[in-house]
Amino acid sequence: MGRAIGILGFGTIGRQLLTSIRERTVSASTVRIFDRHPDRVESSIDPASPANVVAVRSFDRLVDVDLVVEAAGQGAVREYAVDILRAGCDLVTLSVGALADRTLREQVIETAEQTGQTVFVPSGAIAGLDAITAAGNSDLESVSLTTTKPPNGIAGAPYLDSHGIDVHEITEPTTVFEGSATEAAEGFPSNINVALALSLAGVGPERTTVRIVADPDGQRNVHRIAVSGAMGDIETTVRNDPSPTNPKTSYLAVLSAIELLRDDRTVQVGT
Ligand SMILES: NC(=O)C1=CN([C@@H]2O[C@H](COP(=O)(O)OP(=O)(O)OC[C@H]3O[C@@H](n4cnc5c(N)ncnc54)[C@H](OP(=O)(O)O)[C@@H]3O)[C@@H](O)[C@H]2O)C=CC1
Ligand SMILES: O=C([O-])CC(=O)C(=O)O
Repeated sequence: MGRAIGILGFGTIGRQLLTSIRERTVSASTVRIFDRHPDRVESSIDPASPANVVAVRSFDRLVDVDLVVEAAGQGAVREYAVDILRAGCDLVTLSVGALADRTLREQVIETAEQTGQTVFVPSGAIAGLDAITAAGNSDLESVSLTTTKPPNGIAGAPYLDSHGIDVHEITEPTTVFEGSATEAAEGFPSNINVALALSLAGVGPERTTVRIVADPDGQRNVHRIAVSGAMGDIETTVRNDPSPTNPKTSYLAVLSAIELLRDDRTVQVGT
């Protein structure tokens, strides 16, 4: 039967989630879908589709569910995350970089505590959050992320525009950003949400260091994580194929959201 699931944002991730629900990889009793382009949703739900898939035209009609998956953007997290929790829904957030804003982060956590709801942050396009979270039970000294993307994977980011960097003019692998996870998530809102996910698993957004490299010859979104602490060292590298419909979004991020929503596992593997 499954839970009633709301999908906020019907792009690359939202559409794949609906496919997984239709194919019954993810079970859901009802699906309600809201995007700021309602026509995109309505034209994808053919009249023959089961009546339990509903395109809604307002946020208020979305939250009549158990859990909302946000796959829209950081603006949607700012606009809706607290209201989703207040409406009694759990929240899965892909655009977790919005929580770089300390005030919003604290508001979301406090609201979840008050309402008894859970905020889920998927591993998304990176690997190792299980081990890093476990390592955090002892002392962590440093957590860093180096992300290498083809120019199409980062073009249009506000940080690049404000620094006059045209990634399409780059001719060799070039570091275009170095700073904290907070600065990375704010400067690259559609490209490096993983930095905030990593920081929440480890030492927090201010102490997590991030480097972003544009590689004109690269085809993949590569995320390298290095962690040191009382347990020793952790290093992970994921070389992601981009999603066919959005070069900024790695296919693994889609699969991660699907896995987080599966509730049919009798044996739970990983921390
Ligand atoms: N944590 C992780 O590992 C990863 C996170 N992400 C993040 O996940 C999010 C979704 O990714 P993806 O599916 O590829 O994105 P897409 O751009 O393909 O789809 C997002 C959809 O949501 C719509 N939308 C945007 N803002 C709102 C809003 N305020 N209210 C309602 N609908 C809205 C968009 O409309 P419009 O086209 O007008 O913007 C679009 O239709 C992005 O923020 C992305 O950065 C992606 C990959 C990895
Ligand atoms: O999909 C990826 O490689 C990472 C990404 O876009 C994000 O974290 O926002």
